[in-house]
Amino acid sequence: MPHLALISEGTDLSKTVNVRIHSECITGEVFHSRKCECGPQLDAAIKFIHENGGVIIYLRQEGRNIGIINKLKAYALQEKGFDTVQANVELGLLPDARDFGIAVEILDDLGVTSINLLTNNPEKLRFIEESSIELKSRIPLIIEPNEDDANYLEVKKNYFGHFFGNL
Ligand SMILES: Nc1nc2c(ncn2[C@@H]2O[C@H](COP(=O)(O)OP(=O)(O)OP(=O)(O)O)[C@@H](O)[C@H]2O)c(=O)[nH]1
Ligand SMILES: [Zn+2]
Repeated sequence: MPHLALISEGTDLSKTVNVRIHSECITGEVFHSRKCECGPQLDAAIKFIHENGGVIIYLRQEGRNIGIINKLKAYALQEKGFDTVQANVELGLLPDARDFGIAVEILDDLGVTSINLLTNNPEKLRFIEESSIELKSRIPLIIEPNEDDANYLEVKKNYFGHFFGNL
């Protein structure tokens, strides 16, 4: 499936650009599942970029790139007590199968050379830092946990090392 780049009107791509690299989550974004915070994060990113200019790169990497069917299988395991990482591993899959290199290619293609990245994910920062694109700053994208996604967010923090403050 094709990846998409949404450019806010008036954005000067030759200056430092606000960028959100967002992976597809049909359960969260379309059906408003409360198991993750992807929907509210995308909404917050759209609001920020609408107000401040920038680009949303929407990567078709559903379920951290294991696909919707495997994600639903992982969800079934999570109902039995596996956490979000253990469920992927139980299915013989990587905890996170994404490659953010494609986002770097898209930015290169757009002629973007310097960005502020909206994320809490250190892996996304690593990809930019190892590329030719300058990472000017990280803009946190914190969504308050609810009772259904608290565990998912806990695993993000403890296993994937996501930032949950402004640091
Ligand atoms: N395999 C799997 N994927 C999940 C689960 N919950 C959410 N996801 C996927 O996780 C991805 C989250 O993507 P993003 O919001 O772009 O990124 P992030 O890694 O959360 O990092 P941020 O930039 O801080 O938001 C989406 O592709 C979701 O479909 C889960 O329980 N299992
Ligand atoms: Zn989600």
